[in-house]
Amino acid sequence: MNLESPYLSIDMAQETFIHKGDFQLESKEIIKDMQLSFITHGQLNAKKDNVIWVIHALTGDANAQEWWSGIIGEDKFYDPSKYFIICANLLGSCYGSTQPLSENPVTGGPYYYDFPNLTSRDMANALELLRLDLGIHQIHTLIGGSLGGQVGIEWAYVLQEKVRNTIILASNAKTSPWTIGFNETQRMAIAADQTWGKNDPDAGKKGLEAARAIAMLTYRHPENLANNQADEADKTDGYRASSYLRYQGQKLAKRFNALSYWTLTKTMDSHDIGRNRGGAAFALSQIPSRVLAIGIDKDLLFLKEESQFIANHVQKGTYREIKSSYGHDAFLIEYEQLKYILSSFYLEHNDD
Ligand SMILES: CC(=O)SCCNC(=O)CCNC(=O)[C@H](O)C(C)(C)COP(=O)(O)OP(=O)(O)OC[C@H]1O[C@@H](n2cnc3c(N)ncnc32)[C@H](O)[C@@H]1OP(=O)(O)O
Ligand SMILES: N[C@@H](CCO)C(=O)O
Repeated sequence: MNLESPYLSIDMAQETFIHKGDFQLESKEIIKDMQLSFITHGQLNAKKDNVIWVIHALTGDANAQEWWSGIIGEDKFYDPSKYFIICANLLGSCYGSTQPLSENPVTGGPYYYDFPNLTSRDMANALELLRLDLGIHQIHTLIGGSLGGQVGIEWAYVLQEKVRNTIILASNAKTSPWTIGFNETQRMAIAADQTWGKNDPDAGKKGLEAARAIAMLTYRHPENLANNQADEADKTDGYRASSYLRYQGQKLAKRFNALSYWTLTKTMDSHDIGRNRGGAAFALSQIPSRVLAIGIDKDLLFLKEESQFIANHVQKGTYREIKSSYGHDAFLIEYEQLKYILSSFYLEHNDD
């Protein structure tokens, strides 16, 4: 596929990119015929300089207009009538890209537990292949949060001058032991499910529910639960916080699989932009694009200091902060603050 394809005249399109042949991972393992599902909104302009590339978080998908509805869409901050907006489902995720339930060419059945470990660098390299295939030479803005921010900062390193603005929300340059610890507790919950280890697409489903419940506590701040899940006086059981977390667990388990969740949390653990590049600070200093790092004051998972670290070490860094008792998930929720931060950033740099 290339930019002369007829589908580009359509405002919104879902496509699948297949990289025929070998895709070599950082581990040297190979994924054959690697596949990425992606969605585009809008059209590339004549100067081919209006590309907004969005990278989703841990359980997101390519439909950025849906999960970031306050930021992307007609009359929204990133409007497809002005920009060519693209978002691809990350490699390893279960929304159309190659993942543990995809066919393993060696066995002819799903990979299941033989799916290789992926790094954020592998995910960035996969996006780079898609960019080349689409013939996109210049990215106006690359934007992603959390795991999407980790892949984004990795890709900004690879893209060099091919990206003008890199916007990283609630993320970091190297995953902290704290975050690795939380991911491990979640994988322990999955592994404790007796179905885990079976070659079954539903393996680990109950464990995934528990994993999401644990994760939710890292995506929220105690203040948020105090505001939204407080009980009436004198209760001794049946708390709202309990049903809230159970509900959130069930909600994710209905739409996600435990194998992908395992893969993506392992990817997050191994994220380190400085690996074999002289450390995180040095690697960041090699990124020439403008970088806006947005932290969240009450993020308990990716601390705001981790965003500040990015802004302080890239060549052209800016740090801005969302104030929110939502905690980590604020980047998916606090649209008004986010729009203000984004518009000020483009204004400051006389960019549109
Ligand atoms: C195909 C796809 O869906 S993938 C794309 C969607 N997901 C993503 O991209 C991932 C990023 N998005 C997210 O993580 C989330 O959607 C967020 C952070 C944006 C918002 O989270 P939410 O779960 O909607 O918000 P919140 O924490 O307020 O919970 C509200 C839900 O909990 C339920 N709830 C609230 N309190 C309780 C309680 N005490 N007991 C039981 N349920 C409760 C609400 O009824 C509501 O249910 P609903 O989601 O079915 O409407
Ligand atoms: N709510 C986000 C959390 C990770 O940033 C998700 O489910 O992807």
